[in-house]
Amino acid sequence: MATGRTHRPATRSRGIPEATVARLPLYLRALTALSERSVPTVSSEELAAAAGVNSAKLRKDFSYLGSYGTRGVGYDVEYLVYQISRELGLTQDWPVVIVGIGNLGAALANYGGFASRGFRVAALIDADPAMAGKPVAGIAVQHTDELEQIITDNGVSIGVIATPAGAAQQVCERLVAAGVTSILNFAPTVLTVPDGVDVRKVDLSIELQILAFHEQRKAGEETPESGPPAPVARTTAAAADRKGPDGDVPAVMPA
Ligand SMILES: NC(=O)c1ccc[n+]([C@@H]2O[C@H](COP(=O)([O-])OP(=O)(O)OC[C@H]3O[C@@H](n4cnc5c(N)ncnc54)[C@H](O)[C@@H]3O)[C@@H](O)[C@H]2O)c1
Repeated sequence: MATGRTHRPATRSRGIPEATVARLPLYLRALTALSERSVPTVSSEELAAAAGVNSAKLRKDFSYLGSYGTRGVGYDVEYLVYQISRELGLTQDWPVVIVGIGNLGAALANYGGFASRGFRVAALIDADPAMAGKPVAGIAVQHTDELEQIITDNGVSIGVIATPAGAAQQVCERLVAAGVTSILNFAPTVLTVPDGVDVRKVDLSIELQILAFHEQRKAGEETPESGPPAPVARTTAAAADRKGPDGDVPAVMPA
């Protein structure tokens, strides 16, 4: 058993580094916005700014896709949308289940952004018998007794866990035993999964704690009597974080 991490090499077998894979959704989001405005081409500088990424890094990332753009013209927006979608596996439909339909699970079920990106919510599952049959986001909640059957019937490979922390490991084990190989975990706990299972963890409180750290630093810089400013923090960690996607602290992180 592996302990709560995604066991992926820094470079994928097809030669695309994990850091590049992590930036592809940022490019795709920026490109989709351009596509919706019927913009035909975009320069690396414009796209890098829209995605919040350094343009040299963007060009390097796109070279892994075999996409080099045309000098003086830039990148073809529609073709890049297709290329990145294909690379991320978004040209196919991904049924997902959400387990734990409380405040967070219900909010996720109601989020329209999943479906528009090819992630169809196939089922909502909860352990509370009183929830069974109740519609949330137009889908009737099903009881956890049916979890294995639901996974099999819908060919689900991606599961979202939004249960209390104490239930998450057991839910994870049932999902994996039923055939789920990717898990998005919102519960504040580290999951133990077998090799071959990817876990991504989302923890907004950790993001807030990092922001609190930078706020504290900024407050220290503004009041000279509280001691000398910390130039290292201003030029490295804090700056990297303000850059967002180029920084090292993604909103969704490996478990
Ligand atoms: N990652 C984040 O940023 C973030 C933000 C908010 C909440 N959370 C976490 O998300 C989880 C859910 O939070 P919430 O506010 O929605 O809680 P909640 O109490 O409103 O909902 C939890 C739901 O899980 C169900 N549940 C309990 N055990 C289960 C099991 N074994 N199988 C299936 N369902 C089960 C409960 O019946 C309930 O409906 C918590 O672990 C919370 O800490 C994370």
